[in-house]
Amino acid sequence: MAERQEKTFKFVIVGGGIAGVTCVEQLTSQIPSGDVALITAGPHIKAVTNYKQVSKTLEEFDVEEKPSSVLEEKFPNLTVIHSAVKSLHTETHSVETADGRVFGYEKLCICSGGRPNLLMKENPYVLGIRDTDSAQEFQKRLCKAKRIVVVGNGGIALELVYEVEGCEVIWAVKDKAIGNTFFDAGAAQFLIPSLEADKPEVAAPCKRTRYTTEEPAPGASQTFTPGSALGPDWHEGIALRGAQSVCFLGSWPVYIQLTNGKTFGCDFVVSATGVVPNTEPFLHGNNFSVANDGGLQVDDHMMTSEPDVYAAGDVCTACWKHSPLWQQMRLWTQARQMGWYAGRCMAAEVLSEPIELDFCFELFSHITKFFNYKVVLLGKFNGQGLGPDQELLVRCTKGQEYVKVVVSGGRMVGAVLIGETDLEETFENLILNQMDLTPYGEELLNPNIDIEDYFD
Ligand SMILES: Cc1cc2nc3c(=O)[nH]c(=O)nc-3n(C[C@H](O)[C@H](O)[C@H](O)COP(=O)(O)OP(=O)(O)OC[C@H]3O[C@@H](n4cnc5c(N)ncnc54)[C@H](O)[C@@H]3O)c2cc1C
Ligand SMILES: NC(=O)C1=CN([C@@H]2O[C@H](COP(=O)(O)OP(=O)(O)OC[C@H]3O[C@@H](n4cnc5c(N)ncnc54)[C@H](OP(=O)(O)O)[C@@H]3O)[C@@H](O)[C@H]2O)C=CC1
Repeated sequence: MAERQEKTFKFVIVGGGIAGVTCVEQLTSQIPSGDVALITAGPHIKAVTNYKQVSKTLEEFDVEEKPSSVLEEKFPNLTVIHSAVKSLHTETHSVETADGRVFGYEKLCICSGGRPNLLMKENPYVLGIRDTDSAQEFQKRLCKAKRIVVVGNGGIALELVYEVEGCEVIWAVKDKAIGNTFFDAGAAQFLIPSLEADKPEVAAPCKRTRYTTEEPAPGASQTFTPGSALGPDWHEGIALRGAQSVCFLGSWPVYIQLTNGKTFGCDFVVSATGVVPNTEPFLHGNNFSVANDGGLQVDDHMMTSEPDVYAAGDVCTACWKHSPLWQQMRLWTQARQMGWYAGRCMAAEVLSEPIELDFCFELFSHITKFFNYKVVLLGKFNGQGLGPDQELLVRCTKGQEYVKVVVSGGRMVGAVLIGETDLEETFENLILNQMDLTPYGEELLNPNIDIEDYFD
């Protein structure tokens, strides 16, 4: 192995997604003299643009796919290697790439993301959506499709059932309400009418969404070559339009049987059933501690259980003692924050500087858009882990806004804000300062009170 080693880098980062690229940016700016290698399987890298800190913890940004030369031009101490890592040898501190090259590292950060947790492996009629290639494949098949079945009830399913036009969409949901990873039943109820309504800009010409409420049948997967995950507004650049006319008789390319006993024929099935961390090439021959969700366990310095190996983004599982108001979700924002913090930790270690867990891990916060509504999630927005010790305050104006506050022991611990509520900053402050809100009771959500003045 040692003879074949081309070069030893001070830092090697694996993965050109948002976690890896942010880590590289952080490292190269903190230690401009240290040589850094970014090894990535895909031809492009993902870069954060138009970054905006909305409040103390809320952030918004766009994500652009760029050629890696953009990074190399910006950081002269960076070398980008386009090949997948095939194996990792933590004892010799080296990685081997698919094209047979071997590189040494002093510190390594694994940012290899995740892949779709496909329901039915190796079934050509079952698609997952993860990266540009899989989104293009989806679009290609959709334009010929008359009916698709979407399985799953998280972020991707929510986006698809709203965005797809000109094709019948059967949405197989095992829960009682839609969007279980983001919403409770109340918020789901608020959003449902948007599915039936015409979209604001272009009216959906032929959208028929049917709901089922049982689990899907087990089955088969699409082969996966890893590229960076898509992100905010991934569907905006591509037409998600089907073949329009529906043929109710005749045969379908594939049939899916659900646990409610119903069978549906369709052109293909989208398995929007979560992600599995991309750990395979790194595990063999090493001693990583792996979490129950399959992620590489990392501590509060983003270190795995192997010496000098860090991990960030979708591939890792945060195993430090979390702040009572934070939880990990495999999101764009957390990939950026973890990549940035991992870079800082690696630099701090080399420079022998102390470093504390970053403030962004104090409070969970996420801004996104579903069904064309702005959605802000804060803290324990669904009362995660609180048990019966929680009280919910809800304010809802149909078609306009849905505001839910989770209160525990008189303190605000979470919130869901749908629509242009303008409450995010005030609520974030109330959650962070853990003020006793008992005296305010339900007045907290009284629309006739300007809550900002109230707490000034
Ligand atoms: C359709 C879709 C929509 C989404 N929408 C949102 C959203 O609106 N908001 C949000 O917050 N999040 C969203 N997400 C989630 C978000 O995209 C991910 O959480 C985030 O991209 C994870 O970043 P990452 O850098 O950890 O991994 P990835 O972006 O998956 O990047 C992993 C990188 O590692 C490389 N790689 C993998 N294996 C190897 C290997 N063996 N050797 C070398 N390189 C390797 C890949 O090529 C890739 O460059 C969405 C995800 C999807 C799929
Ligand atoms: N706007 C945003 O913020 C967006 C974020 N994303 C992120 O991208 C990633 C991928 O999205 P997605 O695939 O939707 O993942 P999610 O984790 O959001 O949702 C997965 C869904 O699939 C369900 N599921 C899991 N296994 C099965 C099964 N065997 N049968 C039926 N249902 C199942 C889950 O239910 P259960 O929870 O009960 O297991 C859950 O409803 C996620 O990390 C997501 O957060 C994606 C799109 C938009």
